[in-house]
Amino acid sequence: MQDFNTIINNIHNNLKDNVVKGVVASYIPELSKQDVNQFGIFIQHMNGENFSVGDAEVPFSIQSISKVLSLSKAIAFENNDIWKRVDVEPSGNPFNHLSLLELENGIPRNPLINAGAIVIADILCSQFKNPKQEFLQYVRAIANDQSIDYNLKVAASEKETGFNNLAAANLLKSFGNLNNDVDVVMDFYFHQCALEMTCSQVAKAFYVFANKGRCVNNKQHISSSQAKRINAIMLTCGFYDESGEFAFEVGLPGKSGVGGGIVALLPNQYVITTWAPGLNAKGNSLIGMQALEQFTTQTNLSIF
Ligand SMILES: NC(=O)CC[C@H](N)C(=O)O
Repeated sequence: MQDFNTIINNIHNNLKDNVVKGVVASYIPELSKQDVNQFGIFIQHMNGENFSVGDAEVPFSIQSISKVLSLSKAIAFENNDIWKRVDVEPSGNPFNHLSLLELENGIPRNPLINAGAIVIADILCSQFKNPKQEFLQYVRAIANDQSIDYNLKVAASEKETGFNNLAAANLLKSFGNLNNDVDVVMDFYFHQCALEMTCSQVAKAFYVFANKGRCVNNKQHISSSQAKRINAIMLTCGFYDESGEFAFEVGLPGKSGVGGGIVALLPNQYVITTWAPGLNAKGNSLIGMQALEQFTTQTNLSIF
């Protein structure tokens, strides 16, 4: 077993004083308050060990990382039916891009861009009686942590300025690809994105995808084939128009969020989360991507 502690400590040390750290998201006003110098890394190994450095226990806004968790619950409910409403192709476009949605008759390219995640949110609004509560319970269960919660200020902040997402939802509705009211679906979507978790909680939640659908408590939440498909979607679509670059540099299925978090995993081996709020031009954590590139290069532990 390699010395993960030394490796991540060295990476953290090398990158923490980088002068170029990227820019914190400001289109959600509450996120612009984040300190660009925060930086944490956490690894949950499947042999039970874990490794941590820096701000790995500081809660952050997981934003689009939540799209994988909502997707897994929608797949558990509806299995293959969801692919009638959302595709599985990389979009090659930014996460909030709209024109492709119109060209392609209201079928989003994949569930990890905003329009696709809004369709998934609609599925959960139909399946759950109390979507916000029951989704939170699901996330707490797979992460084995009852302390996880929504940050209501972030949810309200995104709602106030979420014009682009409302446009996506209205476009979906106009194409008949949204069954619930736009307001109901968007209220749920803004809350799911406003889940606040630490690097260690995110790594524990994503263990289910590295472990063939069984969570840290060994409970089966999705089938092994469903976990395999979710990993394929993360690999091809998890970083929007930087998904190719992430596969090229890091070589793991993963997902980013505009709160600056990134989670990535090597099936049957480990889950790694980084958090550094400064983003690059594509909306992915600048330091987080560099840290993960260095980690898989130094350990030679990627899927390729
Ligand atoms: N890339 C992201 O993390 C985007 C999520 C954000 N809540 C949005 O919908 O715009």
